[in-house]
Amino acid sequence: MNAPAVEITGLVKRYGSTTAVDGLDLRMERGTLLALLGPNGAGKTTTVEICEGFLRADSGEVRVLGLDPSRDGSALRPRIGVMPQGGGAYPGVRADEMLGLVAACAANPLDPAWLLDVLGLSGARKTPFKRLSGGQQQRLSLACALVGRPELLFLDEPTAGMDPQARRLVWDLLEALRADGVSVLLTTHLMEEAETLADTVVIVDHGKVVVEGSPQSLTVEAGEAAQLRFKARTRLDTGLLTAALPEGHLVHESAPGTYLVEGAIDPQVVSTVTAWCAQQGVMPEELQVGRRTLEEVFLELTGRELRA
Ligand SMILES: Nc1ncnc2c1ncn2[C@@H]1O[C@H](COP(=O)(O)OP(=O)(O)OP(=O)(O)O)[C@@H](O)[C@H]1O
Repeated sequence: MNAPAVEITGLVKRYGSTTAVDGLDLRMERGTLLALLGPNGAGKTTTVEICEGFLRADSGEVRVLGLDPSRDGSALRPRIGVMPQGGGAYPGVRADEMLGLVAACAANPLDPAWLLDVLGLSGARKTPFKRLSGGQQQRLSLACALVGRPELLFLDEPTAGMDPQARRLVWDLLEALRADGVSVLLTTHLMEEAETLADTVVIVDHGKVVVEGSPQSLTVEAGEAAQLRFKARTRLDTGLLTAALPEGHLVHESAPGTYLVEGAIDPQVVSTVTAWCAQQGVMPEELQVGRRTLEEVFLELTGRELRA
């Protein structure tokens, strides 16, 4: 039987007096996409770098494709692809040279010219790394992680700094890779990225797993205590709306321009909310019942915002 893509038990990593990872457990099955989500400094990069074999754990067990990254690095490296945070390349190297160099180290690489094309970099293939835009550097870095046909990809904030079009292109590529059976572990600050791509979301805070599950299971409200949310202009008089609703309902502005109505949500409550908005000349946009965002899940569990 195949070992899991990644299995971590009781991982601890300290930098001096800072405990970056504090007893983290995680299991990721093969052929799945797992998103590590958490605020700045939560320990995501440290965890990923230990899995990649770049850092050593202080304690705990880490197995990647059944191997110990600190001991079995030479067996593991050809089987994984790594995209570090912020890329990383010689400033003067041209895009096609860079990818060609990485491809030359792989036993059975993908065609670098094809990969540059897929990632929308054909026009920039002769451009030195330092003159590529941030988003292009990120895409080149992703191409380098992919060119060796890895079984498992580690991507540290793969779409940070990309415009929405490039981000969509990368998401499509990651979905295609997953459909091909490649396992992907990525870190992200973007809720939408995690919700769109991930089979499993693992929310990390202070070096520990706070909660994990599918985006669906984490964001769907349990039981009847559902929630209605909508967006509108900021600073609506939530006291007035609360007063218009049956007793036991509470309305608050959870973030500027985002409103939550808590309490049992039935068709009458939805109708009262929209009628009240109509009276105020307010358009309730993105009105949803029964789903929280990952941001709200985090807030509920830790009392803090996910985005620092
Ligand atoms: N080389 C280092 N030396 C000292 N402290 C470090 C080092 N690398 C990370 N840390 C600290 O360890 C903690 C975890 O950092 P890490 O980079 O793993 O978090 P992260 O979740 O990836 O954050 P971000 O989202 O900002 O990348 C932070 O408090 C950070 O300041």
